Amino acid sequence: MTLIELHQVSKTYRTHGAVTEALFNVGLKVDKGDIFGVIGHSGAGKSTLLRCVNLLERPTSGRVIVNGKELTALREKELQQERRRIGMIFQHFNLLTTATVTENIAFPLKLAKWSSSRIRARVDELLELVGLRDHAGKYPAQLSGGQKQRIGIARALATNPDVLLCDEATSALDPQTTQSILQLLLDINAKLGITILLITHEMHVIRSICNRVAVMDGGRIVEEGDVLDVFLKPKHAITREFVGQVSEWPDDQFAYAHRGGRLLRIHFVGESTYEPVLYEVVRETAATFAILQGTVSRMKNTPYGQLLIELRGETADMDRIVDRLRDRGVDVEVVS
Ligand SMILES: Nc1ncnc2c1ncn2[C@@H]1O[C@H](COP(=O)(O)OP(=O)(O)OP(=O)(O)O)[C@@H](O)[C@H]1O
Repeated sequence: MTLIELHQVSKTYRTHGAVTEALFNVGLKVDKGDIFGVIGHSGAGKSTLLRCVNLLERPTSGRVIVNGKELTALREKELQQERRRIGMIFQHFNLLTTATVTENIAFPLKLAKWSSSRIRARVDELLELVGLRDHAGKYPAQLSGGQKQRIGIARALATNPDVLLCDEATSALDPQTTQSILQLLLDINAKLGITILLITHEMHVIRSICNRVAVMDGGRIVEEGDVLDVFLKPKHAITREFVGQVSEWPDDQFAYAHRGGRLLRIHFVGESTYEPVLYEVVRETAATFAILQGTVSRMKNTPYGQLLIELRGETADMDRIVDRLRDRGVDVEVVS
């Protein structure tokens, strides 16, 4: 089921006579339960895109549909109602500095006119969910960046939204804290079934938690797909650059002296990563192989392995090995 749809969304900013076209005819579909990542360089239009989803920024043209409701067609009052079903967290947390953790989390519930007893019960649940029970009475300034983002997450989830929008939510955090916040987002997605749309300029964020990714450049989506597919077969130059950020392959991967064999780049995805597929297939022939490079990593919950090998043997045997590997579902690229 599609939860978020953008149809031909364009956004032009006009400030003091200057015109900036931030989005051009962007189309996007995010399914229920997705963790959908949008990646791009600074100025690509990611923030504008994200803010168009809850109409913090109104598109110049195009339609935005969330949960089957066309937000771009709603009146202000109905829009406010629908916005409660869309939570948002920010890079710099946007907390009320003069309010305690509890008061920050309770804030949207007060706006939604919940009774104080319901608010108390809900805030307790949220404190538990984000692991801040022991800090309820503290002020944001007394907490670390990671803890502040946890307050942001609890506040965003307070009204039980269906969608969580994340605007560079981990960019201000150190690597270890980033991992704990990403893990929390994964847990929330799994436990509450909440759909997450995030923007980032860091490919490791996409690799850690997203199942879908869109790559933006110059106000357009230039590539989109399942994270695994985009990682293993990036098409656009910008995508290849982002994938390169997290590649375990050194740049000089092809700088091996060629000894007359056949160089293969092999990707194993899923359970085949842990199976002796290569050994079994080569053993059926008189050929041998040398491993030149290899890694095993994880993309969200899917293991994947990459190997650079050199096959040595008769041409017919080497052809057969490539065919048999492909038969067994292994992705093989003949490099030379
Ligand atoms: N409120 C605004 N008024 C005028 N121009 C804007 C406004 N917001 C963004 N822009 C311009 O629109 C373009 C896209 O900006 P946007 O912030 O959406 O990109 P981004 O990919 O999120 O970049 P960053 O990661 O640096 O925030 C940029 O050229 C930016 O200068």
